[in-house]
Amino acid sequence: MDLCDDSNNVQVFCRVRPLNDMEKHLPSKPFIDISADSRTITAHSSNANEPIKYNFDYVFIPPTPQSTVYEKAARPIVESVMQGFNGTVFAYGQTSSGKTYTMTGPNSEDPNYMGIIPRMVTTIFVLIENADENIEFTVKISYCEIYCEKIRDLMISSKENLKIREDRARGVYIDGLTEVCASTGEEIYEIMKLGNTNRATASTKMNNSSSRSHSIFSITVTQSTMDFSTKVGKLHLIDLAGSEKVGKTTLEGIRLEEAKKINKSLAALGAVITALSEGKKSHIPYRDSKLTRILENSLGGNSKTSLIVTCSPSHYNEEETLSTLRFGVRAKLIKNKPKINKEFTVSELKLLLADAKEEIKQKDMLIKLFEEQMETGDCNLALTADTSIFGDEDLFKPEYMEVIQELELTKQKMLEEMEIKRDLQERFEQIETENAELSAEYNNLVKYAQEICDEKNILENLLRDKEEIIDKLTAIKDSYESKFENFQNEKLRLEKKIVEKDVEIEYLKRRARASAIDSEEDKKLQISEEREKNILRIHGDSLSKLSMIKDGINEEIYDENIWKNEKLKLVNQLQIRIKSIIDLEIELEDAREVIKKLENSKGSTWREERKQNSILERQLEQLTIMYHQLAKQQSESSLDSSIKEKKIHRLTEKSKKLEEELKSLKSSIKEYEFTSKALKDELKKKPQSSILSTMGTLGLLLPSPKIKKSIKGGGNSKFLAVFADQARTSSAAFNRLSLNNELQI
Ligand SMILES: Nc1ncnc2c1ncn2[C@@H]1O[C@H](COP(=O)(O)OP(=O)(O)OP(=O)(O)O)[C@@H](O)[C@H]1O
Repeated sequence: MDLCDDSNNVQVFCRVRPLNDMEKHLPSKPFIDISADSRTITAHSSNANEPIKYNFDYVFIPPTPQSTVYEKAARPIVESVMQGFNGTVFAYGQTSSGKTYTMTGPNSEDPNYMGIIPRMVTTIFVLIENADENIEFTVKISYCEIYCEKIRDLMISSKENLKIREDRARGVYIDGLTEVCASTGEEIYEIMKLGNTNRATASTKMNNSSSRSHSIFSITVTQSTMDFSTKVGKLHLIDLAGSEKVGKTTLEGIRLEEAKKINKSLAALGAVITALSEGKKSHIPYRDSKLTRILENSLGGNSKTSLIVTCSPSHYNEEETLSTLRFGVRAKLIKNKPKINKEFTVSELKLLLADAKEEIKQKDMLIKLFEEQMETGDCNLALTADTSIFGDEDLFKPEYMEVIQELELTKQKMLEEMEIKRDLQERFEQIETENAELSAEYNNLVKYAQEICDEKNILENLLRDKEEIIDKLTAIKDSYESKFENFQNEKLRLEKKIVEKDVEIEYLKRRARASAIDSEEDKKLQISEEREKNILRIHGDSLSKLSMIKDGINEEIYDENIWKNEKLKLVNQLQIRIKSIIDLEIELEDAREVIKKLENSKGSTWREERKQNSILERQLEQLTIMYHQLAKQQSESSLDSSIKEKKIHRLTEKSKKLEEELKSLKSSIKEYEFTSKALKDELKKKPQSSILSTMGTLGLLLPSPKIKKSIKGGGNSKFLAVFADQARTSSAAFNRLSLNNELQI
């Protein structure tokens, strides 16, 4: 077997269709060239600076007949199927690029125009006819389409939305899909016709008869021999929906959704092909769409596969054609692993079993050897060791080549696994170290957590105690606050009281002062009145009573002295009381100080406050009592004093008036004596008339305008009345003036 043989790769062919009527009328010419050997397409893209080359297994250009395409692209596949291989032929390209033309043909009954599928059917039955007559063939047909990600049975169109399943015996299959046996080509053509009429088609702007679904026509050929060996070849013939861009078709609504889903399955197909072409083995996204799921074996699996990419040569479809060519080139890189699906006879199975046992034995030995080498770490001898178990001749046998190849792969794998194991060992050791560290850390943490728990419990207890204390303190604080509030109220009350007392004291002081003034005035008034009365009395009496008056005055003066003494005493008493008031004020001031201090010492304990408060209250009470007593005394003494002062005042006034009157009388007497003397002298010198005139001149005989009332009595009395009246008037005027002056002062 040639290991470099690319016959297992997907065979990719390109078929370029002729220009259609529309494209022929475009001014531009085809943008692709085909190489002479028909293997390379050179695209002169308007978007690329240089021509791009795309290599294929073969490129068909118009007017390549249908038969040529079939012979090159499909016949080898159908022949493989007849040998028991799986085979797939599928066409990929944009809408109207010629997929259906290639796969089915414009006329499936015309030998010139029939496409690949009818030709394959024909070939199958020709080969069956030509086969050994001991071989029994069974041909089964199924026909379905994938439309908008739903599988529909094209033979029984009511079967919709079929599910894809997979098992070891059948591989990937469509569950419930109708399979019919056909014994002639005609029967198959009839089935195809029926399927085609059921096939969903939809109009697009680009092609009214364009198919919007992927159709899958499957033929299963089973060969059974007389010795009960069987070979099963499955052939999938797939006509994909158009791969054009959605935008270009200007589809709307349901058609747009349809196009998107078609694009989705084609995108999934592209992704699978890309993954396979890049040699990825791990994850091939077969399950991303129904199409790729069904094509799982055909792409990268147990199948011989031909892909025919169809394209237009027109510049108008340049973008789609380039995309199709790229798709084909990628698919060409996919390697398949086709093998004959054979069921062996009993004797063949026995032989195979013996071979298998031997192979297992050898592989067991090899595995043991590898295991030993893995343990010692020496793997370089593995290949030589394993190949040494075969004889030289054996080495060239194809089946042993496969074994050697497998062994090589196994060795490679084991080396890789050893490497992984070493890494894992290192990692394991590292993890163990980390684990030990973490364990120690964990133990520390557990210990620490325990300590924290203990601490937490202690703290919780403390917290509980503190909470109790706080509760108690809060209660005490509340009571203090209420007491303090009471104290404040009490303090305010006392302050108010003090203020009231201040006012009262001030008032009393003012009253005392005023009463002192009043008593002076009253005394003056009284004295004045008394003096007036005395003057009147004196004036009312005769001069003979003057001596008595003098005596009275003397007595009064004596009384005045007594009253003066009394007054002094009262003043002293008043001063003492004022001093008491001042002392009281000082005490009040002290009390204020105490209050101030109390205010300042708010921070001191409540008991001290209470004590001070009670002391203060007691002091205040005493002060208040004292104050009341003093106030009472004061008021009493003030009353007494005012009465006495009034008396003194009156007496003083009286005495003053009497003094003045006495002075006035003395001066009047002097004047009278002088006038009388002058008159006596005049009388002695002048006659009576002139005496009267002189008296008139002197104002002694004519009534004065100031005289308001007459005075009864004799001439002397008249003269004296005038004189007394003048004196009284001047005295009253003096008194008024002196009172006014005092008030002004
Ligand atoms: N190689 C060819 N030679 C002559 N005519 C062709 C060729 N290929 C395609 N045509 C014509 O082009 C038109 C479109 O071809 P076809 O229906 O096969 O396209 P399609 O790719 O299957 O389109 P869809 O994706 O819509 O199914 C048809 O009229 C067909 O006869």
